[in-house]
Amino acid sequence: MSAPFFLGRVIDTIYTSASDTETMTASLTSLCIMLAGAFLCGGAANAARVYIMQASGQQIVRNLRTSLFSSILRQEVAFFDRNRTGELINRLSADTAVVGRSITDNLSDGLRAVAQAAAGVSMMFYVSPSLASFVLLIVPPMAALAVVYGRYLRAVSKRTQDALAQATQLAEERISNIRTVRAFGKELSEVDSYTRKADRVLSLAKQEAVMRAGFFGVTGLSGNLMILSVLYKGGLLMASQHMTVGELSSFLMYTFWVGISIAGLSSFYSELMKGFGAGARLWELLDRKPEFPLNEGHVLHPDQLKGQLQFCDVSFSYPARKEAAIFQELNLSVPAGSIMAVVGPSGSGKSSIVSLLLRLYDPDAGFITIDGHDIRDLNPYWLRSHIGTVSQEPVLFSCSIRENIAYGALDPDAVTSEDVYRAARVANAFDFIQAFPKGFDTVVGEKGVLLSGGQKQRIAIARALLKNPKILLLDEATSALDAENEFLVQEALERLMEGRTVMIIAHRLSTIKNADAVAVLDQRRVAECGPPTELLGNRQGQFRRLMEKQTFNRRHLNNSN
Ligand SMILES: Nc1ncnc2c1ncn2[C@@H]1O[C@H](COP(=O)(O)OP(=O)(O)OP(=O)(O)O)[C@@H](O)[C@H]1O
Repeated sequence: MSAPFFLGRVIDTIYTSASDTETMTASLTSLCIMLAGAFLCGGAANAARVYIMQASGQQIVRNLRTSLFSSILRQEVAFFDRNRTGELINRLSADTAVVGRSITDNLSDGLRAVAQAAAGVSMMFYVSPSLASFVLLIVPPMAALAVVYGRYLRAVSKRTQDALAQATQLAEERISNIRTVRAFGKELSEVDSYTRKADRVLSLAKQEAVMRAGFFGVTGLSGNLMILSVLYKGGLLMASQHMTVGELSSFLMYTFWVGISIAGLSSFYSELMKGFGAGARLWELLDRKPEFPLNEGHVLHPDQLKGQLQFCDVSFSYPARKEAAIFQELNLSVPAGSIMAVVGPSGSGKSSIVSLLLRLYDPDAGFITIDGHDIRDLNPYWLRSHIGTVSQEPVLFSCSIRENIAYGALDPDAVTSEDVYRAARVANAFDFIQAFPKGFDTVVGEKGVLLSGGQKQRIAIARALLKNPKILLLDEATSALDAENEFLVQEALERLMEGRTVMIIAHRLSTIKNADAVAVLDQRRVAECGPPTELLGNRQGQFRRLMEKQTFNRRHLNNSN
């Protein structure tokens, strides 16, 4: 910052003491030493600034990402019905990156530009107040232009990030379902769809580029006008002996300096506005309070938990489709330690029963109890820790089989290899896992794609066994497994069900016949409920008719009669 000032002094020293070589050399030497010192301090300060800003900026981005991820995972399930995965991923990666860039790369350069401009302007006033006042007349119109430009850029940036989120959503969905895309031969049309989304991003980026080009053109022009006015007005002041040649040189250098700082400031301002635009959705997500808490409420002592389930006058519709009632005053009671098979036509709400018990959604009216306690009064985290689930299409994570099984435990780190092996043995999974070259360390691929349906189910059963829940919610697979797999899965399920309260969405007559009771869902309520043999005996009953309709069970039905 002091360089132009000293340079001005050097020029004046040479100018005024040109006749006295000795004095000139001494003054020149001391001035140059001071100048070298100033350069050294400037360099060190610059390096420190870059490091501090980069490191703290990256820390901010990391904190932003982890807070956002935590906020997303805490949201209620209905939130994920409305917000698509790809869009959320985009917020987490691209939006945080833009905000991060506006902090890391930009803020340090921006602050430097602000400091340089402020110091430059002060020095201009110090060297020549009248010339400085004249030159800086250009600032107010420039500031007004910057405000208009900033608003526009913020809006465009928000739209760009939204368009990018849509493109990411499409890419994420198609890549994760590549088998379906391939089976339908839709690669080329999917590329076209993605290109259209990418074109939308491009068109917004071009709008931004036009605005940016205009703004930078105007700021560049105004910088040059400043220099021109310094030359003109400064020349006049020098001619009238109100300024020395050294002062004019210093002033000119400060003007250059301020001009460069203003260019830096424009870029800083642009990036900052982009950051604000991209950040708008981030702040919304970060501030969003989930509709129900994750870890608040009443906790029962494990010995108190018997596992009796009751649905009392439950009415329910999904938040995303409020107009379509799924249940209306549904009543159902499952005694502790019994097996209740739930059957019903497709879409009658069998899976919705499971979602309500897990408290993924709350009923609109009525209530659900466990051992007489309304589940809304219980701590959801505690509640879910006592409920095990095995779904039709069990979801495994892209890590080792060992980690997937241990995922069921409340504290996976405390699970020993022996615990995992024991669960795998009971689930009839041990032998096939051991047959893999890497055994329990085999990585199963995204969503477990490297395993067969029966293998995935047995791993999911082992995972549920490790959880050792009091209540078990099972969704029996509709797709037929081969005879051997079928037997192994069935045997594992029977072992898993022992000593627990079980609600099973049943598709096989063998499962239904082994249940203590069957609930038939139809027309938004329980149409029939009772022991399976009793219901099967009633030829006019809903259950009997449903079983007769299900062709895949007809063979069993005939055999059973
Ligand atoms: N998240 C959701 N948002 C809105 N509607 C939903 C949602 N999940 C399910 N539904 C609707 O709720 C109804 C009941 O669905 P559910 O999955 O509980 O039926 P189901 O009896 O298990 O069907 P299936 O036997 O075919 O699996 C269906 O009409 C379905 O379209």
